[in-house]
Amino acid sequence: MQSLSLYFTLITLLWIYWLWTRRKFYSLYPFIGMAHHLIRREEVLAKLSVYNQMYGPVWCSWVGPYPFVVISDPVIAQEVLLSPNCVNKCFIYNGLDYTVGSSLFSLKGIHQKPRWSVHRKIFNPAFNHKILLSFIPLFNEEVDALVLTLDKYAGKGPVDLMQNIQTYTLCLATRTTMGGVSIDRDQFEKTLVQSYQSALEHTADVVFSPWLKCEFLQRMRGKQKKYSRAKMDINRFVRKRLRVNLRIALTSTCFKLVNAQLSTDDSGERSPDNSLFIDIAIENFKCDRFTRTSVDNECGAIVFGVRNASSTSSIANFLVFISYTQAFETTANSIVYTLMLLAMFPNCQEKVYEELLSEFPEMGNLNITYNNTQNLIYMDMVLNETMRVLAPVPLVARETMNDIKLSNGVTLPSGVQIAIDIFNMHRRKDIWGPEADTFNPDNFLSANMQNKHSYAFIPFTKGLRYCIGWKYALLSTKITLAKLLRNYKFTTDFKFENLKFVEDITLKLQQLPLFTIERRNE
Ligand code: HEM
Repeated sequence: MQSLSLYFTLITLLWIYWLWTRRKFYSLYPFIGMAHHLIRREEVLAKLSVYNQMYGPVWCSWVGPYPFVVISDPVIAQEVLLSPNCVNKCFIYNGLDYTVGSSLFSLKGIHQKPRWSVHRKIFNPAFNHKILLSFIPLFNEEVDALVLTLDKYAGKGPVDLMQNIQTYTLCLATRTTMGGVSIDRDQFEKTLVQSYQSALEHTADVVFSPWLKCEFLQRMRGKQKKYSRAKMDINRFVRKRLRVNLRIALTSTCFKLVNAQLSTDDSGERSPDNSLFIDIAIENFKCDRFTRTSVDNECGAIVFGVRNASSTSSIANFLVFISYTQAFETTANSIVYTLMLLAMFPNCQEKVYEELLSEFPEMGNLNITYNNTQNLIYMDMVLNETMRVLAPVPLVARETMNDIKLSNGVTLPSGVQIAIDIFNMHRRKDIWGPEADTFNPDNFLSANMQNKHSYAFIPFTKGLRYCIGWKYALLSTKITLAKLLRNYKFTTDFKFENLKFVEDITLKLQQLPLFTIERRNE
C-alpha cells in the first residue's frame, strides 16, 4: 500500500515537472491553470498578450476546474459571437448576479427559459433611433452644465477630470433611462458618484476573487462598512426614483381607465416605440410579464445595477455593477480617455479643433444637432482610435451550451468557457501594423479599413449580444467631446508610453493623468 502511494506521488511530481518544464505550459500551472493571473488585475492584459504571442490567437488553459479558450482572432471571435450556442455569459459573470442581481447583461438564454432573448426584445425599442434623437436637447443641456463646471478649472493648475465627467454621465444616464426630471448635481457629486465607485470596486473584487463574497473577509479587509454604506445610498436613490415613476405610471393608468369609460379617444397614449426604458419595464410589470423584482433589477442595472434589497441580507447583495458601468462608467471613461489621448497628441487635438471651427464658427453656447455629429468625420476617427487602443471593455466571456465546430477545425464541447480578448485583438500588429500599440486616428481612414475583418474592431462587441446602448453611447460622447473641445484646449505632461492598464471589468488606468484646461478664445 505504502509503495503504491509512493508510486502515485512520484508520478504526480513527474507530471508537474513535465508541465512546468515544457515551454508550452511553462506558466500555466497544473490544478489552477491561469487563475492566479486574475488576482492581480494589473497583470491580466499583459499576461494574455504574452500567451497570445506564445500560442497564437486561439489557445486553451484552465481557470481552476474550468477549461478556458482565449480568442484574439477576428474570424473565430465572429463565429463565437454569432453562435446561438454561445449566447450565455461565462461563469465569471455569476459574480454580477451576486452583486447586481440578474439583468439583461448577465441573463441566460438557456433553451427551456430563454430569459435573455425575451428581455432583450422588450428593451430594444427603448434604444431606437427616434428615442435617441429625442435625447439630443437633454445631452446639450447637460454638457452646458458641465462646461460651466469646467470653467472653474480653466487657467488653473492640473485637475483630475474623471469625477466631474462621471457625475455628468451619471446625470445623463439617470435622466435618459429613468425619466427626464432634473437632478440635484451636488447630491450626485458628494454621495452617489463616490458610492458608485466603492460599489464598483467591490464588484470587481467579487468577480475576479469570488472568495471575497465572504462577509468575514470583507470585514477583515476593513471594507465592509464602506461597501454597505454605498449600497444603501444607491439603493435609496434608485428606489426613490422607481417609486416616483411607478406612482406616475399607475396614476396615469387609472386616468386612462376613467377616460376610456368617458370616451373612446386614446390619443394621449404614448406609442410603444416612443417609450423610455423605465416605461417599458413598468408596462411589462403591469401586464404581468415582469415581476416587481425584474423591474427593479432591470432599471437598477441599466443605471446602477442595484439588486433587490430584500432578497438577501449579505453585504454584497444589490451592489453596483456592469450595466451601471455600461450606462455611465464606460461612457465617462471613453470621454476622459479621448481627452487624455488628444492632450498627449496635440497635433490630433488641433485637427479636431479645426474641424469643429468649420462646423461651429461661432463661439458661445452651441446647440449641437444630429446632423452636426454626422459631419464630424475626424472626431469619429479619433473616438474609434481611442476605443481601439484603449478598449473600454477589454475582455468579454461566454460559455458553450452545445458543441460548436469552429472554422479552424476545432470543436468546443458544451460547457467550455470562452474569453474574447478584445484589448489584445485591437493591438495585433499583423492587423493594425507595426505601430498598433500607439495612437493614430489615421488607422480609421476608409482606405486603411478596407482590408480589415469587420470583427477586428469590436469595442461594443457584435453578434447576438452586442451592446444595446452603443448608439446612445456614441452620440452622447460625440456631443460632449464636440462642446468640450470647441471651448477648451487640454494638455498634460503624462506620456502615452507610461500608461499602465488594469482589467477591472472595464479598462482602468493605474494612474490617471491630470489635465490643464485653457479656454479657447476664437
Ligand atoms: C462607450 C460606452 C460603452 C461601451 C464601450 C460598451 C460596451 C459593451 C460591451 C463590450 C458589451 C458586451 C459585453 C459582453 O458581451 O459581455 C456591452 C453590453 C451591454 N451594454 Fe454596453 N457599452 C457602452 C455603453 C452602454 C450604455 C450607455 C448602455 C445603456 C444605456 C449600455 C448597456 C449595455 C447592456 C444592457 C448590455 C448587455 C446586452 C445584452 O447582453 O443583451 N452600454 N456593452
